[in-house]
Amino acid sequence: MIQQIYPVPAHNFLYELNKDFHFAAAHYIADEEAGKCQYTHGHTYFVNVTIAGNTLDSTGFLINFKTIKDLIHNRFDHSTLNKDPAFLDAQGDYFPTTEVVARSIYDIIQGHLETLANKPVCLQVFLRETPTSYCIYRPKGGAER
Ligand SMILES: Nc1nc2c(c(=O)[nH]1)N=C([C@H](O)[C@H](O)COP(=O)(O)OP(=O)(O)OP(=O)(O)O)CN2
Ligand SMILES: [Zn+2]
Repeated sequence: MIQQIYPVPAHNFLYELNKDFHFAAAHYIADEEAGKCQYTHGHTYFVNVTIAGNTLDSTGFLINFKTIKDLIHNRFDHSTLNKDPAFLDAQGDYFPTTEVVARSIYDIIQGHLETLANKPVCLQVFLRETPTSYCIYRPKGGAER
């Protein structure tokens, strides 16, 4: 939810930045275990991304808030997630579940951060799929880097 405070692991970075945004997307989980979710349906996903680092860029940003949103929103908003290359592999670990979408958002953002000279890192992605269901993805060792 926008304006919600999210749990974040303790860390020693000087700066911790959080960006909230949302996107609307359709998906289905192609497994009978998913019950009604095996049929195409849609969600408004709420995302909170936590990025940390010790060095600002020449603008005084760890990273521009807009860049974080654009990386994900431009790719997934008003899409069918199952058609995205991140979820095309027909195995359970690649179905666009809340867990896998959260991990994919992390991978996209961290991949971009690694191209930046000031080297911020993504500590976690909080992804709310429904009013009652969310997942937090944290890379192993993230807060110790
Ligand atoms: N571990 C997971 N379980 C389920 C996922 C998932 O991504 N990871 N996804 C679904 C469905 O896609 C669905 O979108 C969400 O399910 P659920 O929370 O059960 O939704 P409801 O609105 O029906 O839940 P209420 O308890 O009525 O609020 C299913 N499981
Ligand atoms: Zn769903």
